[in-house]
Amino acid sequence: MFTDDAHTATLASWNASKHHPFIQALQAGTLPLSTFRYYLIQDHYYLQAFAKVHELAAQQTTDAAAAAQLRAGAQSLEDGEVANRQTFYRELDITPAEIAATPVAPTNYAYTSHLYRMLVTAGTPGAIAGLLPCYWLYAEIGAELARTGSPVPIYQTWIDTYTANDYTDAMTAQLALTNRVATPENTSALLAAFQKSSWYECHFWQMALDHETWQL
Ligand SMILES: Cc1ncc(C[n+]2csc(CCO)c2C)c(N)n1
Repeated sequence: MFTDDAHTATLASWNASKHHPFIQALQAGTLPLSTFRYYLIQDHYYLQAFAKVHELAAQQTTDAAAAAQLRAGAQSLEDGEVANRQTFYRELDITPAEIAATPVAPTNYAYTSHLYRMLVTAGTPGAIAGLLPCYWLYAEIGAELARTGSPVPIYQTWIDTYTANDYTDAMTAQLALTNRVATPENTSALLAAFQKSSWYECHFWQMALDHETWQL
């Protein structure tokens, strides 16, 4: 099955994400709030691009069931993560003005550009494979973090987002969709899309720790 092979091929970068200093600090409760704020503001941009790629992929495909699933994925994002984020923004005093005034960071720009690129070069199946690590890796990270939890309530709420049933249902549906659109002809393109997204996921944590900017 495509997703088994993809999981095996990305074990090293998934482990690097799971044990990334950002994740360790979030769990220990030592992650500076300024770093979490940075992550949330950048992730706002990411989530918008993520929803947009779902919508474009749904428009591009002639596979009605895939389009419906992509639109359901975008909806579950709105109902879950995006709704949760409003609470975070309020608690950390992140305003729409601050979000609008913050430039997208290089790694975030590259990751989201990769997702759009997959749509252009590998079609809807390529985009679906590129989007999958986002659902799946966060579910695995959430499940690991949930075992001990975080002493900081806002970090615990973040963890809870990725263990909620609605979220894991969306992830399971996305896994099934990816396997459905994978064919012997597109497997290597889909695997490359999945691997690059996995690499970017790991670098997204580092981007937040570094408060990465375009400054040279
Ligand atoms: C860089 C980055 N990667 C993955 C996620 C997690 N995520 C984003 S959309 C979505 C699907 C349904 O909510 C999931 C799990 C994130 N927030 N930021």
